[in-house]
Formats: sequence, C-alpha cells, structure tokens
Amino acid sequence: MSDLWRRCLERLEGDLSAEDLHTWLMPLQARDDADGLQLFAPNSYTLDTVRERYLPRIEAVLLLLIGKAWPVRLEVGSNSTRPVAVAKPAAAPKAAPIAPAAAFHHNLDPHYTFETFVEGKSNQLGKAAAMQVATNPGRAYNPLLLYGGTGLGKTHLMHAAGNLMRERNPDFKVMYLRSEQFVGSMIEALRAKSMDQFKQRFRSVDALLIDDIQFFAGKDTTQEEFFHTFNALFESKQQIILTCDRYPKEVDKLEPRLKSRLGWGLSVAIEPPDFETRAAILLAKAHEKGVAVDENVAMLLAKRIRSNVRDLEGALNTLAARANFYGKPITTDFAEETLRDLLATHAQAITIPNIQKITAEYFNVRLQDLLSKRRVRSLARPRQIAMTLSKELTEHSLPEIGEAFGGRDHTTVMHACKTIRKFVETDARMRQDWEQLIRTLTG
Ligand SMILES: Nc1ncnc2c1ncn2[C@@H]1O[C@H](COP(=O)(O)OP(=O)(O)OP(=O)(O)O)[C@@H](O)[C@H]1O
Repeated sequence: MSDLWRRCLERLEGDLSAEDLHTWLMPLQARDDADGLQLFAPNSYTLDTVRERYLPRIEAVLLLLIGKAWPVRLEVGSNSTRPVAVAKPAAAPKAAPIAPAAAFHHNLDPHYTFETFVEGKSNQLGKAAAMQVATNPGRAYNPLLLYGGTGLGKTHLMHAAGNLMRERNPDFKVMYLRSEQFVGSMIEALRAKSMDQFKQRFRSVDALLIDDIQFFAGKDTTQEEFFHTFNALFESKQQIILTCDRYPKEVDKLEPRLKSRLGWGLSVAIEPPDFETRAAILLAKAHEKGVAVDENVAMLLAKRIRSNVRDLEGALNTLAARANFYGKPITTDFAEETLRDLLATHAQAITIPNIQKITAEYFNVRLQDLLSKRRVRSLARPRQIAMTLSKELTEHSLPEIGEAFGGRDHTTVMHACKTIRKFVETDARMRQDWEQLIRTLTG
C-alpha cells in the first residue's frame, strides 16, 4: 500500500466512524508519486461520495503529514501497476515530519492560465488586477480579493495568477487552498498539538491563495488564526489572494477586524458574463477540448444558459459525450434535443411573474405595490429593476413588459432600462443588487 495513504488512513481513523472508514475509504487503492496522491475508487458512486464527503478531510490530513498542500486525484479504476489490498492501518501514528522548504510542491492547476481565460466586460477588472498582482506580488494589491457568484472564474483567475508568478520565478512558493482545507488542517493541527508547524507552514510561502473564504463565517478559531496568518504575510509583503462568493462586508459572522483587513488591498467583483462573452467562452472551451462546435451552437447555449460558466461548460461536456457516443456532429438540432431538459430548467425560472415575485421579495415590498401606479422611490426603483430584468432575461417585447407591469407604456420600460443600466455601471450598491437578483433568477 502507498505509505502516504496508509499514514493518511491512520490519521483519519481517529476522526471517522469505523463504518465510514470501511465503507468508503478502505476500498480505495492508492498510488503516490511526485505529482500527488492518486486514489482509485471501485465505482463512480464511491468516487462521488469520497469526493463530496471526505476529500477536504483527506487533503487536510495530507497537508499536515507532508507539510504542504498535496494534490489528490480521484478516478474510477484500480492501481493495476501496483495493486493494493488496503488493509486496516497499523496503529501508533508518528509525528509528521515537515518537508524541507526546498521540496516545495505547488498545487496549481496548470490549465487555469490567463491565456485560457476569456476576457469580457464582466471580468476585465478582475483579470487585470490578477495579472498586476502576478507580475508584482506583494506590492501591487495586497490582498487581492475576487468576489462574485459561483462558477464565474474566480478560481481560474486565482490559479492563473499563481501560475504566472511561478512562470516568472520558478522558485516562488505559491500555496493554493480551499478554505475548508485551511479549516480542516487547523483542526488536525489542534488535535495533534502541532500548531507551531501549522503556523510556520502557512507563513513560509511567497503567496497564499485561499478560495471561498465565506466558509470561515462563524468559525471563530479559524478566523483568529487566519487573521494572524494574514498579518504575518502582509507585514512581510507576501502576496495574499482570496475569493469569496459575495462582498465580504456582506458575509454574516465574519469578524469586523477581518473584514477590515480584507479591505486593505483591492476587492474586485467578477460578474456574470454577458451573451457575447458566454459564446466566446464556449467556443474557447470547445477548442481546448477538441470538440467541434460551430457558432450557431455556441450562440444557442449562450442565449439559453445564463447562470454561470460552469453550467455552460457542463452543457458542452454533455453534448460532446453524447455526440461521441452516437457518432453525430453537434448541430443546433442535436444540441436542442440532447439538452432539452437542461434548457427547459434554465428557461423555467425566467418568466415575468417570477422576476416580479423575486424582485419584490428581494426589496421586501409587496408584489401588488410593485405592480401598482404608486411612484414613491422605495417602489419605483425595484419596479424599474424588475422591468429591466424582464427585458434582459426574457424574450418579451417592451410593450409586453409594460403590460405585465400594470399596463404601463413601452416608453416607461425603455426609460427604466436606460436608468438601471446606467446605475448598474456607476453605483456599486446597485450593481450588487442587480447581480444578486440575476444569480437568484438564473442560478
Ligand atoms: N472567462 C472565462 N474564460 C474561460 N473559462 C472560464 C471563464 N470563467 C469561468 N471559466 C471556467 O468556468 C469554470 C468555473 O470557474 P471557477 O471554478 O473559476 O469559478 P468560481 O467563480 O471559482 O466558482 P466557485 O465560487 O463555485 O468556486 C472553470 O472551468 C473555468 O475555467
């Protein structure tokens, strides 16, 4: 058995029930090499369960054992070159040796680069900031915080910055972690009474990249530790890049002093891409994967799947797999047919009544007031937003939208759209409301 995996199981033995360990982790076969630990699951069900429930735990233990984040690859199959029957691990875990600094292995995804990132209005600033930071780490903006909804490319940009730092200086130590890994590894360190090693590990890097820091919310000890790590890195001009699913000030149960630190550098919103950018991303992804997709198909998917890039990519993968299986080219008919259910789900939520209901709930006003003739500002602004959302997200014409909003004239809708678009560009608060509503409606 891979020695590393055996030690990992020994550690996990104390944390997981015997049943979980035997059902999910013991059946895995393992191989470790210079690139990381490869785990083979006997079937896809086991694989999904391990990925969802145990992967962060495994990664946290590996971090502690090896002294750095260590990539784990999961796949269905078996370790045929070195078959292993995973036996019950031997007892008596030993104190983990910390790897010497020279053996630092970064864990960045090499596919996530600036070259493979498609730029559009929605992510232009984020990309520029990430590039600045990568070419001038610790000095340009520290920390750099990228925030925005799920699947919009924050992780991609973060890795791209890390990859560029290493391209410019191969000795640069970049550590990437999801926030759950930070939490998990801290819990492990507390349990193993190895907090000094934990602190040292995070403070010895040149750049620390932590993804999805909203998971720190409510975890006071983690926040305390992260706060100290942050200060130490910041003072010695080591670069910090963070991502969050919303503007950190909006994250409940995040300590005020931490929120304030996050504001020391630059915070940039990554917004949902517009139609043209969605189509361009789709064509770029298809090209990357060697899938033949023409512009009509790209436009069809970009028009109908507005939620986020991950969903768009998922649709492309499904199409490619089916086309490959049936030996058919990917035409618009084939795409419509293959993705019928998926496209219907995306279309479903976006009706005018639904937009009205969700906008009213969001602004805490009554639906009947939103549709009424009352012109007080507290109603007029949400109404204008709902009208603009209806124009952007549905196929309805201006007169139809006016009609649906209590029989208003189409010029009123036109004026609303113009006003809101201008506001969204110039007013951060308005932009946030707008993005949040789009996420709710298309997510
Ligand atoms: N502008 C873009 N160009 C190319 N690929 C993109 C772009 N935006 C997103 N993607 C791709 O979409 C997928 C999801 O992106 P990513 O994981 O970076 O999202 P995220 O914002 O970090 O989401 P989450 O908050 O859920 O982690 C990735 O495969 C990424 O490469």
